[in-house]
This record gives sequence, C-alpha cells and structure tokens, in this order.
Amino acid sequence: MFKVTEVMISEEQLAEKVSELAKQIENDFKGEELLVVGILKGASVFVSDLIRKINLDVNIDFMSVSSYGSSTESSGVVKILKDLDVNIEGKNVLIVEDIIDSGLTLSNLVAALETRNPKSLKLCTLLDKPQRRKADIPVDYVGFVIEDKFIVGYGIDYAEKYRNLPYIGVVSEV
Ligand SMILES: O=P(O)(O)OC[C@H]1O[C@H](OP(=O)(O)OP(=O)(O)O)[C@H](O)[C@@H]1O
Ligand SMILES: Nc1nc2[nH]cnc2c(=O)[nH]1
Repeated sequence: MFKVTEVMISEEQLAEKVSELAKQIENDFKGEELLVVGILKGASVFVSDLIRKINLDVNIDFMSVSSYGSSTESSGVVKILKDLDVNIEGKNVLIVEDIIDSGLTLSNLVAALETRNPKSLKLCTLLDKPQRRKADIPVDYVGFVIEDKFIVGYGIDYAEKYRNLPYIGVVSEV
C-alpha cells in the first residue's frame, strides 16, 4: 500500500518560494504585459498562488498536454488535449509547470509554441528533478531542485489523489 510518509516541502516553504519567484518575474517583465500559461492539471495550484503575487498586467490561460512516448521523442510532438484560448503571436508568454522530470513534456510544448511566434517564451517550474532528464531544456525560473523521489501534493497527484495537500509529500510503499 502507498502512503504519504514524509513532508518534503512545507506549506510555509512553498509560500516563501512562490513569493520569491513572483518577484523575479515581476522584475523581469516590468512595464510589459504577460500571458501566464498553466499546464493542467498539476500546475493549477501553483499557478493560482503565483499570479496573485505578481504585481503586473497579467493574463492567464491553460493548456492540457500529453507527450508521446520516447519512440517519437525526436519528432518533438506533443498532443494538445486543451489548447490556449488566445493567439500568442507577439506576446510575452510564461509557461508554468509543477514539475520537470524527463523534460519531454516541456521541450515538446516549447517547440510547438515557438511556431506561433510569441515575443518571448519563458519557463517556470516549481520542482525540478534533474536526475531523470532526457531532454535538455533551459528553465528560466525554478522553485526547488529535488531528488528522485515520487512526490505528491500542491496540485500533483498519485492516481489522481493528493492534489489537494497543501504541502509537497513523498509517497512510499508501506
Ligand atoms: O518532464 P516530464 O517527464 O515530461 O514530466 C512532467 C510532466 O508530468 C506531469 O504531468 P502529468 O502527465 O502527470 O499530468 P497532470 O499534471 O495532469 O497530473 C507534470 O505536470 C508535467 O507536465
Ligand atoms: N506525481 C508525480 N508525478 C511525477 N511526474 C514526474 N515525477 C513525478 C513525481 O514525483 N510525482
């Protein structure tokens, strides 16, 4: 049986990091408009907290994507299950993810969105698990670099459970 056995990142640590990332984003986009794109479902909690700490003209949109398997990795294909509502041509776009693991989701998504000619395209992730990276992808804003443990909470699930935990916990077999 699997259970949450450990708190990896507390609610307080998350709140502090979210404010820190929001300040960096605010400084980098001063005087500009910004479209923040949350990637469903995992980033939903993080992006909701993040935008409330960014004191800029911010629009928000969401995408839902699923990467094809490694056999099609080199083709840079991402299956878009829910696309953006808006045209991003000429806009500053910030993609917000909960976690980067292999990097395939984001690298494929970036390739797909670059073809739409945004003014700029930047990446923000709350969590980075560099140990399992398959696609090298430069990320502009990183919350926490974590070791290779299976985590849940703050939007992130295990079989669709635990997304509502207010902290990041580690799931282990007990
Ligand atoms: O770097 P990668 O190895 O590509 O993994 C990261 C992706 O996996 C998770 O999404 P998931 O497919 O679990 O969907 P969810 O956010 O709806 O839970 C996460 O939200 C990222 O989108
Ligand atoms: N829920 C969950 N999804 C992931 N996707 C990549 N790494 C993880 C993880 O640690 N937990």
